[in-house]
Amino acid sequence: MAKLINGKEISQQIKDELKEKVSALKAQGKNICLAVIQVGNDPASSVYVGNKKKACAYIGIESRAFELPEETTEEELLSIIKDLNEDDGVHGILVQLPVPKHINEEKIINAISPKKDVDGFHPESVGSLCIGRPGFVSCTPAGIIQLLKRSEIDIEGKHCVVIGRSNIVGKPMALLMLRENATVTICHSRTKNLKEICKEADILIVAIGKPKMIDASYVKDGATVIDVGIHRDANNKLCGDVDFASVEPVAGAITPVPGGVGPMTIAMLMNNCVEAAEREE
Ligand SMILES: Nc1nc(=O)c2c([nH]1)NC[C@@H]1CN(c3ccc(C(=O)N[C@@H](CCC(=O)O)C(=O)O)cc3)C=[N+]21
Ligand SMILES: [Mg+2]
Repeated sequence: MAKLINGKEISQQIKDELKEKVSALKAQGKNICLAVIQVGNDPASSVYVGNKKKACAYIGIESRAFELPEETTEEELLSIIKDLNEDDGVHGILVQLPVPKHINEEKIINAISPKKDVDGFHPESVGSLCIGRPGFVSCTPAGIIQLLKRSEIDIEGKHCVVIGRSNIVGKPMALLMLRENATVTICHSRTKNLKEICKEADILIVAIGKPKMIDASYVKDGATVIDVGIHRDANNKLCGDVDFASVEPVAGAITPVPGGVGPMTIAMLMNNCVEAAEREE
């Protein structure tokens, strides 16, 4: 029986800590503002964006919402970002991904000022993480570090296997685990012997994007398993990349979906907004 790593509870803790910080900042006359931009109305994006706005309201951060039509041009979006970069009243800028196909995602990410890059997606933010300088860290990997630390799971010296090498999750995750002195292996779609490598992990972080792909046969007895995936199964129920029912009996600790990594992503976004405002001086 694995210990359940409760992301909902831990994210609530973090939001309560931030709420106190924000009221202290307010008492000094400082109001924090996050600009949230959604282009089009993909239903999953609307859920996530809605959760972000709710978290802002709870903590006391102002959210300035931009709900732009699907047909918005790249130039229009870039022009809004430019205005927000120059607006001293705005501390963080978030463009919900994915953007429609006619808009170049990379151009959008590059346009956001690194000072306001609360997603941590800008090349300067990623570079800073890589060389150990201060900068914003991508929210999902940062949230996973908090999950581990606040669940008192040791990282130092452990073998951490990350499955997935995306710029927003896999790569920054590996860098963060390295910073915490883990021994890190990154696996991906071309990895040979995936199962054998996963079986050696003390901490297995799964971000492959395939529903319930990782079952008990990939997991060492007592390992910690972190599930980054989020999908809907045949019964329209949320599930992750990990087959929870299969893995839970062998793992030492495991995150559920929902209520695991997802809420932590939002808590860390809030954390980055507060940091952006604090760093301003
Ligand atoms: N610029 C940008 N920044 C992001 O951080 C970003 C993004 N684009 N695009 C999409 C991904 C995905 N993401 C999630 C946020 C919250 C939950 C979340 O709250 N999950 C809940 C369940 C939500 C539900 O009911 O569907 C949970 O796991 O318990 C999930 C996924 C942020 N992302
Ligand atoms: Mg994020």
